[in-house]
Amino acid sequence: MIELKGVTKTFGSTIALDNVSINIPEGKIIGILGPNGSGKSTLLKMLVGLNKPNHGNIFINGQQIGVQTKSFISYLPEIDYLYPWMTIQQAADFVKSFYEDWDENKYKELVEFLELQPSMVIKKVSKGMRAKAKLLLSFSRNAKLILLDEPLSGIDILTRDKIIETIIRDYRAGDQSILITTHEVREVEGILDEVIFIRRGQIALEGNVEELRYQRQASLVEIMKEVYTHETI
Ligand SMILES: Nc1ncnc2c1ncn2[C@@H]1O[C@H](COP(=O)(O)OP(=O)(O)OP(=O)(O)O)[C@@H](O)[C@H]1O
Repeated sequence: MIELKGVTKTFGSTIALDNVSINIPEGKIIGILGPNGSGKSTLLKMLVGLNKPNHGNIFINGQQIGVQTKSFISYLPEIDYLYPWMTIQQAADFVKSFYEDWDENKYKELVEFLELQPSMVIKKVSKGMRAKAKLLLSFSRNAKLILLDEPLSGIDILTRDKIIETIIRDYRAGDQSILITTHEVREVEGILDEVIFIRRGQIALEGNVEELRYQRQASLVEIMKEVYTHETI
């Protein structure tokens, strides 16, 4: 589904992604893991056209990044992007107006499931609630590809569990793909089909989680420690 061919992205003298070539299969939940600054967010941003490669090409379903690919991607950025003065309902109405695949029933169900209220004003709710509101907007669409950049970052354990439950709640395996960047490897280990470890802008290891665990007789956390032996995670 996603194909990167010799992709390099630099910011001045910093090489964020270094000649990356990879095929990311369709219909799976894929973890993009790695220490701070390894290039995870840069990779996701390139898939929605926020960052452009200096070299190389990216294809999604055989198409270059553009209006067509953006129509079936739901992207949850790491930053707090919601307008603080809006209510959750106003934020939802705003997002809804951009996308044909908005699913009002799903939105209503998720509001309940996430214990949110449409009348809540974004600036008045806690960080965890804002994280849940971002997730609500991303998952109220029937998008074919969902990109989640650090959805668990800085969130307490109970809210993290709720976010993970939401990710897998309506997930249509085989038909939908979810890419998730995170440092919370323990928490996501159970839901990942595939994993891509990034180290200093390069792919350090990738594969099917079950197979990697079986081959190495180790958990994903242990495999990660092995991959990044001399680095701070
Ligand atoms: N807009 C930018 N301008 C300058 N440098 C940038 C920019 N975006 C990313 N970088 C640099 O590119 C490298 C990769 O950054 P990126 O945000 O992709 O890492 P990451 O793996 O997502 O890190 P984290 O886990 O901390 O979010 C880092 O060295 C970062 O400082």
